[in-house]
Amino acid sequence: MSLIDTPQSLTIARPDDWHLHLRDGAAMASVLPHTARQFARAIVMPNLRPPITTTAMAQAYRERILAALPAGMRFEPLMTLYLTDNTDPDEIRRAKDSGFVHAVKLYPAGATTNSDAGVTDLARCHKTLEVMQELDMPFLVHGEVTDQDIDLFDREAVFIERVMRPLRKNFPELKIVFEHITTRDAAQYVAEAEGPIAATITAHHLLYNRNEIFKGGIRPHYYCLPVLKREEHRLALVTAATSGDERFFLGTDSAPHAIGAKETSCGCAGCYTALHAMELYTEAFERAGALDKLEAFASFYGPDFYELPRNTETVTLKRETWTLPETVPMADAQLVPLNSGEAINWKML
Ligand SMILES: NC(=O)N[C@@H](CC(=O)O)C(=O)O
Ligand SMILES: [Zn+2]
Ligand SMILES: [Zn+2]
Repeated sequence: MSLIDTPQSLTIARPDDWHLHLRDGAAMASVLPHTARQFARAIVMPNLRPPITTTAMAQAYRERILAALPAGMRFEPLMTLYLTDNTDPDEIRRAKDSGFVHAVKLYPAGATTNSDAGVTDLARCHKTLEVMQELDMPFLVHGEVTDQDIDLFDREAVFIERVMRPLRKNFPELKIVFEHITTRDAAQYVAEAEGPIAATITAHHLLYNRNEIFKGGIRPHYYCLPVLKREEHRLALVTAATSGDERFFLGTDSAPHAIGAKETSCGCAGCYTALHAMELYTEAFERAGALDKLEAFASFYGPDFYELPRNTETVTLKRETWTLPETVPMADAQLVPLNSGEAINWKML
């Protein structure tokens, strides 16, 4: 094999994470340096308790993040608002004027972690969505129906028919990000859709299918929402991510939960990848023979969609085997990163 086939290092423009959970308080202070080491900016999810529903709350949260950033690290949190049935259209205007709120997030009520205050029916949000469309405020969508009669593995595909198509018909100019897509259905829908729509893809959905959750026993650290799907869906996501289509870009959905909240009889959904996200994406792109497509996916298409400047600094990933820690501290507890205790083949310098 030639050196060109197996590069020993890879230098790309500094990437950003377009879907991230930072939590708050001491937990946030523990996980923030991991992301700030890997990424220049991140779209910070608003699903706190209570959720970030106003520009004033987003401003205070942003200040807490910046205050927790270790000296010498540079990182820009891009804030989001959590849409509720009652979000005032004027709140969208305040958010737009702030300059630091970059999107509004849809959590269908009951779909995922801290979504109880989410939207029960998008029909209640028409005036607010109209203002978002008018002001070019991106709408980030957790795309799963919550109907318990729908099989868990079908909830994303059903969402496309029941929610996404009508939403885009009613608001054809609304900028939408279909977050953390997990199915061929979603990848195809986004690739073929007309108008301003994109999708984020996590590293874990590029690397694993649903077998991973049940390998030799139940493995809660591979449980996230939307849940990992069949191999055919993973392959479709890899094809989308490595296609060079600017509608698909990086969003880790790194979602820290303390070990006790994961390893229990009813564990929380979420995979923690902030520690080694770029290493995982590099591995996924290398396996697909598409290392040359990584930079645009990780560093160009996201800022282009959000109409933000691309980063001018670079980062280097080296081919080097290292072992992930079993746990990392989070506040006064521990957190188990995805792939804990396993060797990985790339290392971000
Ligand atoms: N992805 C997850 O499994 N969990 C996320 C919520 C989310 O993004 O749906 C979390 O906040 O823990
Ligand atoms: Zn989600
Ligand atoms: Zn998420």
